[in-house]
Amino acid sequence: MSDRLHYEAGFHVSWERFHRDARSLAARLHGPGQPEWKAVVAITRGGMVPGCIIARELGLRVVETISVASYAHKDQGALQLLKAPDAALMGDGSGILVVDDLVDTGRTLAFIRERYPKAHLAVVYAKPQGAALADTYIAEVAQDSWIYLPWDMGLVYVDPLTRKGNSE
Ligand SMILES: O=P(O)(O)OC[C@H]1O[C@H](OP(=O)(O)OP(=O)(O)O)[C@H](O)[C@@H]1O
Ligand SMILES: O=c1[nH]c(=O)c2nc[nH]c2[nH]1
Ligand SMILES: [Mg+2]
Repeated sequence: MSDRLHYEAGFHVSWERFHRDARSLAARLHGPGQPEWKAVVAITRGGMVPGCIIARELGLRVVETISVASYAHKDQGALQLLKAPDAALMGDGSGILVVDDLVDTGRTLAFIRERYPKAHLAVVYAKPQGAALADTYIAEVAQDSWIYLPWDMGLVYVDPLTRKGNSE
C-alpha cells in the first residue's frame, strides 16, 4: 500500500505547472552571486525531470545521477546508496547543483548533505519538515499533503457535482 493513502490532502501538479516551477528554480540559481556551476546531479528518479529542465536553462552539459533507496525492511530509517556520482567530479560538492523534485521528511537530502557538504541542494517543492535542508526551493507544500507529480498521473473522467440537467 502506498504512503500517500495516509495523507490528508493532495497537491496535484500538472506538467505545465511543474515546468514553470522548475524554470523558476533555474532562474533562482542563475546570475549575480551564484557560482559557476560545474554540473547538475539529479537524485533519481524524481530529480531527473527538474534536473533536465535546469541543465537546459543554465546551459550545463555535465549531468550526473545519484540513486538513494530507503529500506524499511531490515533497518528502518537507513538509506542506501545504490549508485554514486563520479567521485572526482563531486569532491566535497563545491560548485555542484544537486536537484530533486521535492523534500518531505528531509531524509534524502540529509543523506546527500553528509556526503557532499559543499553541494547546493535545490528542490522544486518543500514540506516544512525538510525545507531547512534545501538551499533553494520554489514552493512550500503542507506537511499533510501528498504531492502528486505529473509523471505519476493520467487524465481521468470526473463526475459532475449533480446529475441535474442530464436526461435519464
Ligand atoms: O524528504 P524525503 O522524506 O526523503 O522524501 C523525498 C524523496 O522521496 C521521493 O523519492 P523516492 O525515494 O520516493 O523515489 P523516486 O524519486 O524514485 O520516486 C522524492 O522524489 C524525494 O527524492
Ligand atoms: O510523489 C511523491 N509525493 C510526495 O509528497 C512525497 N513525499 C515523499 N515522497 C514523495 N513522493
Ligand atoms: Mg526521489
